[in-house]
Amino acid sequence: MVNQKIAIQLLCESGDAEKFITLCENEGLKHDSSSSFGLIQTEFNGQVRLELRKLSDPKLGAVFVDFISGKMAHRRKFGGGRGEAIAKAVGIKKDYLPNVIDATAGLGRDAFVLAAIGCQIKLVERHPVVRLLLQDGLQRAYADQEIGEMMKKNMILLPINHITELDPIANACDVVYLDPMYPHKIKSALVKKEMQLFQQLIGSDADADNFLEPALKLAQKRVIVKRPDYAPFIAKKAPHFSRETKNHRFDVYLTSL
Ligand SMILES: C[S@@+](CC[C@H](N)C(=O)[O-])C[C@H]1O[C@@H](n2cnc3c(N)ncnc32)[C@H](O)[C@@H]1O
Repeated sequence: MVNQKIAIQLLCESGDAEKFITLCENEGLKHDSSSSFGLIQTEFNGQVRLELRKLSDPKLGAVFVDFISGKMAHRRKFGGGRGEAIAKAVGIKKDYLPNVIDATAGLGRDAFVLAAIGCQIKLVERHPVVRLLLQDGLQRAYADQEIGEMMKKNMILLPINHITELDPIANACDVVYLDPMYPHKIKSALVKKEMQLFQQLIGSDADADNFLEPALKLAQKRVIVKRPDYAPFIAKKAPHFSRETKNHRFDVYLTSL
């Protein structure tokens, strides 16, 4: 859990500055003009949105959450849908759409793939900057004419940091999804610039092995762990089976045997 205040430049280029600062402070951020990272409230295409930027390295671009247009919209409209490896890993069938807790929500991209298919997903994210970016993307998506209703029904960010804060009985779900940060191979030129920035801010989730047990307690059917293809099993525990993609594996731990 991130307990201490995170120092970052809080910059407002558009919208209500006071509200923005209060929002950030409530999430545990504090303005630090010497930080090389900035969380910026800005405007894009007539909408106010939050962006993370590395101010000392603008070439890295901005990280923001956009479920309405761009890559996520393209994937929703033209992606594999139920044929996607993640959909198969969580066990989606013709008449079965599991409800899922995404315990390491990040920017919500994997969760969105499942939500667009029709799964109901509760999101948990512990890093305050990431949580703010995600909440911002969700708010804009909720207000969208095309996907708003689906998003309000299927994707909700829980006001907690970690799934251990959830009572396993009251919050039982079919599937818990885990995708902790994993160190990239040194020569990974393929890591996109925006993700490099994300990784520099968050680092790797060195405590990831501890996530498996609470996830297994919560999930009625299965826990899915997304890993790079070169990474060992989480907590050194072999899954019941894995689904492989080009660069990743989805390790599947069944809980209802
Ligand atoms: C690789 S990213 C997830 C990316 C996400 N699957 C997506 O599609 O955007 C991992 C995220 O999990 C978060 N995280 C790591 N450990 C966590 C924990 N124990 N509880 C909540 N969030 C956690 C990190 O802060 C980071 O944002």
